[in-house]
Amino acid sequence: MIDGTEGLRGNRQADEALLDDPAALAANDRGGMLRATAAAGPQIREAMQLVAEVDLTELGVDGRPRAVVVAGVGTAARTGDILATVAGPHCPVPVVPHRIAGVPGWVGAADVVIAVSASGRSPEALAAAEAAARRGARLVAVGAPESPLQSVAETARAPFVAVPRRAPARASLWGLTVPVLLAGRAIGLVRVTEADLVETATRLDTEAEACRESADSFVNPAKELALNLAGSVPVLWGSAPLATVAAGRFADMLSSNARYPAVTGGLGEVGRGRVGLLDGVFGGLAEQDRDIFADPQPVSDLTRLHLVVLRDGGLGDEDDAAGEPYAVAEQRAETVIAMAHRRGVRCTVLTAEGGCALERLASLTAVPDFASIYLSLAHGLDPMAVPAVSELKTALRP
Ligand SMILES: O=P(O)(O)OC[C@H]1O[C@@H](O)[C@@H](O)[C@@H](O)[C@@H]1O
Repeated sequence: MIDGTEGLRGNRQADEALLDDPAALAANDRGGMLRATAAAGPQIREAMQLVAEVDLTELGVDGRPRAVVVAGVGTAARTGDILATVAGPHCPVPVVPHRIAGVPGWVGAADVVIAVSASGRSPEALAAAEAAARRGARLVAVGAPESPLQSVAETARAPFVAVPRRAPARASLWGLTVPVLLAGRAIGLVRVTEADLVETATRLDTEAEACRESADSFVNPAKELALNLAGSVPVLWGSAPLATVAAGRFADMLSSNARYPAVTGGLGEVGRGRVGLLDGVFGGLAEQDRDIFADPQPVSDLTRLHLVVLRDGGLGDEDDAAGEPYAVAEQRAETVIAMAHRRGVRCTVLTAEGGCALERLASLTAVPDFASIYLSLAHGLDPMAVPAVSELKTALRP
């Protein structure tokens, strides 16, 4: 008898019928994760307004900082990865995502700390904001209104962007990301325009429409991806830095929403080791008996990999002075996809679209976000409630 079985509901096998049955979708998605995820575009527009009400200019008044620390955990921390990646290899100062309580030992008056917490309550973000204030670092905080994080920011006389909490943190990525990026802009790290944000919001609206629950599996890219991943071990590899951030985000969503394991990474690094998975017991060895031209579906019930390559070919305006050229990354992606095909390992390719880094990121996160929810729902799980997270929090409560 396993104790703590609250989360052990749902079906071992994914059931496609559950995805095209409105009553089943409503019954399993009790908390409304699909609805919350479809609000990504509106979150961006709302966050733009919220930031406009806060004076961030003081972040830049003392000139360029020595470093920027983005402190928080989970989705809040992912905003630091996004800032670092959108700032790109030409960024004049280090952007350091920090996922544990407090701030790194070297942080002092020359640095900026951006403390992020959707609830405004995570001990990690709170400890970071307090430490930043103590050490005289420039601080900005992002999180729920009327929260402990707001109190810490106010006590420190630091700007606070109050992002209303309407969904779990992981469904609030865009509402948290916009203030972090605009804080980065105030410091002179990123060139994000209002038009970039508006276009990103429009992209997210369009993707949400395509992934809506009333669109059946054969026309819905997220339901299709969910069903492709069902029963497999997802392997999520990004071709370039922005795509690798999207791969990490996808892994977060698969584990919390669908409770699936995932292997994730950037192809540059993966190519030196993890690419070996393609040859292993869950890779080519599991596919040996499959005629890859005749059998779109697995012929046996062996657990197998499903490779998802997230590709970003860049905007074509980068010079080669910093970072890896996109042409090299693209060639590596082509080669790995061909290697997967030769081994019979099933592979899905998602390709970034859009005219700015942020929109390209959105184009790589939107369908995967929905797919993770549909995968959960196909197994009869509630994507919103993650009992293991609650159980752990309860067990560790002082
Ligand atoms: O953003 P806050 O509220 O600090 O939460 C940080 C993280 O907490 C965890 O327990 C989960 O709920 C994550 O989804 C979340 O991103």
